[in-house]
Amino acid sequence: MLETTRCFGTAFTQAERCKKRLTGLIPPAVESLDLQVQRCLHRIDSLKQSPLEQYAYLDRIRTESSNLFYKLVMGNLKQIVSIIYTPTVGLACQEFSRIYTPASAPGLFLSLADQENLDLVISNWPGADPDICVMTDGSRILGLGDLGVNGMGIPIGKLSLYVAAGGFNPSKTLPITLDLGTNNPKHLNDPFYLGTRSHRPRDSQFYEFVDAVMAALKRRWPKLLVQFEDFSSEHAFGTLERYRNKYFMFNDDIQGTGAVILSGFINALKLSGTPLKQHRILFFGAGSAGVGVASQLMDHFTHAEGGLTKAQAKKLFWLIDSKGIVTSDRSDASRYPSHKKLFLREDMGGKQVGTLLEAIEHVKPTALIGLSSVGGAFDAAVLTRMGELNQAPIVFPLSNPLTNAECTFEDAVKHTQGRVLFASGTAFPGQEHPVTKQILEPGQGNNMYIFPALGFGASLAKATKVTDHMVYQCAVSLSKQLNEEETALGFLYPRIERIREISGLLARDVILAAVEEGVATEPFVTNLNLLEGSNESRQKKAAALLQWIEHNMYTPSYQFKL
Ligand SMILES: NC(=O)C1=CN([C@@H]2O[C@H](COP(=O)(O)OP(=O)(O)OC[C@H]3O[C@@H](n4cnc5c(N)ncnc54)[C@H](OP(=O)(O)O)[C@@H]3O)[C@@H](O)[C@H]2O)C=CC1
Ligand SMILES: CC(=O)C(=O)O
Ligand SMILES: [Mg+2]
Repeated sequence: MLETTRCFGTAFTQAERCKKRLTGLIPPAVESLDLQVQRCLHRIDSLKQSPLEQYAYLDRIRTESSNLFYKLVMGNLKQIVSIIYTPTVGLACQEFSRIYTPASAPGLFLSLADQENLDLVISNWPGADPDICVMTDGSRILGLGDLGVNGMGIPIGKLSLYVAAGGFNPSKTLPITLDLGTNNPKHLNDPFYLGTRSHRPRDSQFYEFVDAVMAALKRRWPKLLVQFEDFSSEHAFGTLERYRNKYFMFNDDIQGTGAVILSGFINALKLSGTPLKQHRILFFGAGSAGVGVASQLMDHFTHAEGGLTKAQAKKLFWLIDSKGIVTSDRSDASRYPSHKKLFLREDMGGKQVGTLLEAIEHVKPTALIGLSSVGGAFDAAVLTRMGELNQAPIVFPLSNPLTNAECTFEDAVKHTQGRVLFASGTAFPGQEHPVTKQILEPGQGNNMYIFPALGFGASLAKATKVTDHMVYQCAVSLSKQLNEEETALGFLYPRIERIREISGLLARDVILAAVEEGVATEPFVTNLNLLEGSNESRQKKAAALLQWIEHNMYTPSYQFKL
């Protein structure tokens, strides 16, 4: 992101102030970064009645001083993530056109009208050459629908996590929003809306434009990793298939979400005590995230560790969309988009199952995964039935932000008498176990555990592409990162506070996978010959790789040259 040209931070020593001609422009006290962080926390606390004010305050700190911002985020991850990311970022996106100030130059807006001049517009970017960009077209922002250019808050929030959790240098990150209009009348009629006031184009025009953007980005920055985020589901799948072998890119909602849920699911499987073959997994939501997760689970089940054939594995999945279970003989089956066809049930004998409760009765699921954006869909009856059917029901209400989560942790604990194996997209507070009175901590099944490390590892390795194997190894690696305490407490994911330490290990495994696939080109990595030699020597090389990764991670500090 843009480095501030003039920063009036109080960490400058008297000598630095003299040298930079800042004397008199900054209050006299010389303060450590830690003390400045304490001031920020105090301010954030005083704004607790207004999450949007908290967001705006943090956004100002981010644009004014990256060092202070990232010191604050990294030292207080759990608290700050809930403001700069889900849930508050959802509100910030909805209000983006109303809280925008000219001082914030958030990133690049590429409009359809600029299609012929993309090289010029991209060259206007005043920051350093980026290593990573997050790009959205605002068409499906979290579970909030089509927000048009107001979706810019998402690339900004994700990139903050690429820095804080992954280790990218903040000056090498670039948020991009494609301004392709919006089909949301609320924004089209809002006098403050900051995007082009037109409806979204037809598919052919969409792909022509995105093709032009991808080509122009590659011309300008050949090594740039482009993360696609929050595109409507057909375009999410369409762009992934179109670009995955041509450009250095991945789709976070399909692949990142698939990986993070696979990881939590691997740990939930162990805790459930039920053998894999006896699981029945019901997805509530069959969009980019639902099908992305189902595909990643399917790959794992048919992998050596899962040991199932494709046909056996497919039988474990049922997907529900807005019209019921996705079957081969539903009246609209001929119009299914291709991603839904991957998980068609062919054994329903024409039976139409509409409601979630009916589906639960039909499937008798061991696991219920919510990626529908329908807040509260897992109601008391659904949760109670999951508890009756299973000793340890797996319930993952993964939709974001909080208002769209399919259920709360409180309800999941209450209606299953504390037996639930739970993960949600947005964090919920801990709950007391109804019998033992122990405080139960919910898991956070959010792709933020994956994308920072996947991106950092892929970018450091200068991979030519992001392969499925790299994504899969990232997921498996995350599943192995629980420490003793977390394992004893039955966690599905490590504590979020450990994310930076874990990201280093995940990035190492992503790079190893890139080497296995022959797509890593960074000389330091290729010269290590990571796959050669005895076990002991390979372990030593992997340790050297980890050290190199950690050395390359950005950490906030003041460094002035006098
Ligand atoms: N935790 C995490 O890390 C992540 C969470 N998410 C969250 O997942 C949610 C979905 O994202 P995504 O898959 O990209 O969105 P999509 O719009 O692609 O998919 C939504 C799916 O939910 C279905 N649906 C909508 N309403 C209902 C209903 N009343 N009953 C049953 N199914 C319904 C839709 O059906 P139909 O196909 O018929 O329209 C569609 O299949 C979002 O809230 C997003 O925030 C996404 C990525 C990561
Ligand atoms: C987390 C995320 O990517 C989403 O909700 O879309
Ligand atoms: Mg997303």
